[in-house]
Amino acid sequence: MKPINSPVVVALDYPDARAALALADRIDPSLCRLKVGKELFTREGPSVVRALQERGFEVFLDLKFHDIPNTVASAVHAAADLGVWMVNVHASGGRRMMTAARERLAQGGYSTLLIAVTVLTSSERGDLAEIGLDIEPVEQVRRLAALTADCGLHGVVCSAQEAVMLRQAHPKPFALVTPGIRPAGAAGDDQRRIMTPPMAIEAGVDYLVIGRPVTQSADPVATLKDIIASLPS
Ligand SMILES: O=c1ccn([C@@H]2O[C@H](COP(=O)(O)O)[C@@H](O)[C@H]2O)c(=O)[nH]1
Repeated sequence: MKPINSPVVVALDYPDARAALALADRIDPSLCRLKVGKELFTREGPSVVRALQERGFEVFLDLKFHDIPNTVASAVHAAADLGVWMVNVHASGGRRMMTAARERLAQGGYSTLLIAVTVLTSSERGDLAEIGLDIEPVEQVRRLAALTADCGLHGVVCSAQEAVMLRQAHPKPFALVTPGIRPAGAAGDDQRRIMTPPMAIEAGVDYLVIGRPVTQSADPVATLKDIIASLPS
């Protein structure tokens, strides 16, 4: 497998393996990592992850586990057995849940990175208020990132808008993984807390998760290469 220095993670939010692998087959694995999320995994299961790994890609399994501690620990264990590069849970599942997941990976000696989602990048203040959180997203991100770090996980999913604040509180190698990335002028879609790729890197983000701007582009490979070329070195 070639070393991957790229911070880009392409979200393969496709309806089936055929479409996902068609894009994967046009990309050199040194250009990016690939993310398998709920839609593709629910349709295709572990076989699509293995097919991507066989092509040389490191895979982020983005299933955002959120359940009782034993269930989440077992699910994370299953993901690690698949050999994925990264897996995630919801930080709002709490300390005991995150600690159980982290301990299960440590017991097995896995190198899979375990990160936690703070506040979804599609959420804004009004969304939090409706679920009983009378707080700005940035403050909830701050709280949940602190809890995640205290539980010994490898990093968080947040928006790039919170990266400067989080990087001050949590030095590397605590990973900042940011969806909600949009090239200048691109549609925001359902995302609310967004930032352009170069600005996100300048803010201290480690991994840029990019889906529709690439996958729905008329030329996904050219768009991916343009995004990578736009990044500061
Ligand atoms: O807070 C989060 C957590 C995960 N995601 C996932 O990232 C991609 C983003 O796709 P785009 O098409 O670039 O919006 C998608 O798979 C989400 O499930 C997120 O957006 N926000």
